[in-house]
Amino acid sequence: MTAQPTPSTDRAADTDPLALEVEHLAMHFGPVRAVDDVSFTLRPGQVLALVGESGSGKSTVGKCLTRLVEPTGGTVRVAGTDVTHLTRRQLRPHRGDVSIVFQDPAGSLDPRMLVGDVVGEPLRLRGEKLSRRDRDARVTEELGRVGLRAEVAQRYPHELSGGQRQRVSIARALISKPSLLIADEPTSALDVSVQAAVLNLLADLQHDMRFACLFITHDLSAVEYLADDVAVMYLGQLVERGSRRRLFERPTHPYTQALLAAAPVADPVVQRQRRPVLLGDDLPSALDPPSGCRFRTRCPAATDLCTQVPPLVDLGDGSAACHYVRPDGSGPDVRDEAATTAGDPHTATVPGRIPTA
Ligand SMILES: Nc1ncnc2c1ncn2[C@@H]1O[C@H](COP(=O)(O)OP(=O)(O)OP(=O)(O)O)[C@@H](O)[C@H]1O
Repeated sequence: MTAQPTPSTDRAADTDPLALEVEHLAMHFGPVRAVDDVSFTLRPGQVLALVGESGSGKSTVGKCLTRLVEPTGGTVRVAGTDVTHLTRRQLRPHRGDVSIVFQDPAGSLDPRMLVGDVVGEPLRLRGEKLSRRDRDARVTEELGRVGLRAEVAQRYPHELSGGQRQRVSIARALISKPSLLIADEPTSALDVSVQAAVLNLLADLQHDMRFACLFITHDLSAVEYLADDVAVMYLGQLVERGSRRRLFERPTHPYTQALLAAAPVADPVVQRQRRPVLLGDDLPSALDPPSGCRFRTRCPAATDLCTQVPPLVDLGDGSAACHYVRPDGSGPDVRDEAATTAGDPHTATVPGRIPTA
């Protein structure tokens, strides 16, 4: 792969440390290999969507980055600092550099604490010495930023609506001015009627505050709206990464093709033109993932070569882990496979095809 010329506007950013560098991250819960050798980076201010089926390990990646769970392997660097092995005490000055917003605000906010204390707590935890008055001013400012009135500080989380509670979680996550926000399905527990407002809010805040964001989601329409880049996870591993535009227009990895083709789209005309690709059986167990390419047991284009670990092919704007993808992004198109029935010409020409059952 030849080096691409760097656009002049990117030069300053290139000298900054990356917002996040994840190398060979692993999280094994005993025999369950929830995350297995995951590597990716995020530039300052970049939004990366992490997508994949339920159980693929997305939330576990998010939790490892915030040290909510201790990874069993690999390295995590935040703004150039290796935070993987810091003790709780050593982590303290870095607390607040990375914040997380969870799916369910009802479960993630302490019901016994007033909203003002919930939002202000990260300042205390990172050891900021603030007078009560200064802290209250910061809390009021943060509540205003997420569209809540100052009086909300005197209420308890259960007195608020779901959308308001998620705004409180966002205010709490952002009060420490993090360089990286992990947003783990931030709207999927909310009423459909408020999901768009919360997504709009996140997009506006990201635009104003320029934090990098790992946006974990099932909602591909939200990805199209918010993300710069998309990373696709399958059974504990990343299978493809690329710019949002390229990935939606030309998904390269067979799994990405299948995932995108299976997702409903809002536009009924586009939806009718879609060729459904059935992913078929459920995700194999993370207890005993297939050898080689983990997608091979469900991949219509798999051959016996796929029992070997696939190379990571550099696509210029990202990469894909597949034996049959070439650097220009060409390779199998499983959407064509699904469009035809038995006797499919493509599968018929693939030698040594592994049964997908
Ligand atoms: N604490 C734990 N102990 C044992 N296994 C776990 C634990 N947490 C997660 N897992 C397993 O790890 C795998 C990945 O789970 P994870 O929640 O990260 O997936 P996900 O892609 O975020 O799914 P979802 O979209 O449903 O949240 C699953 O097989 C899950 O059962």
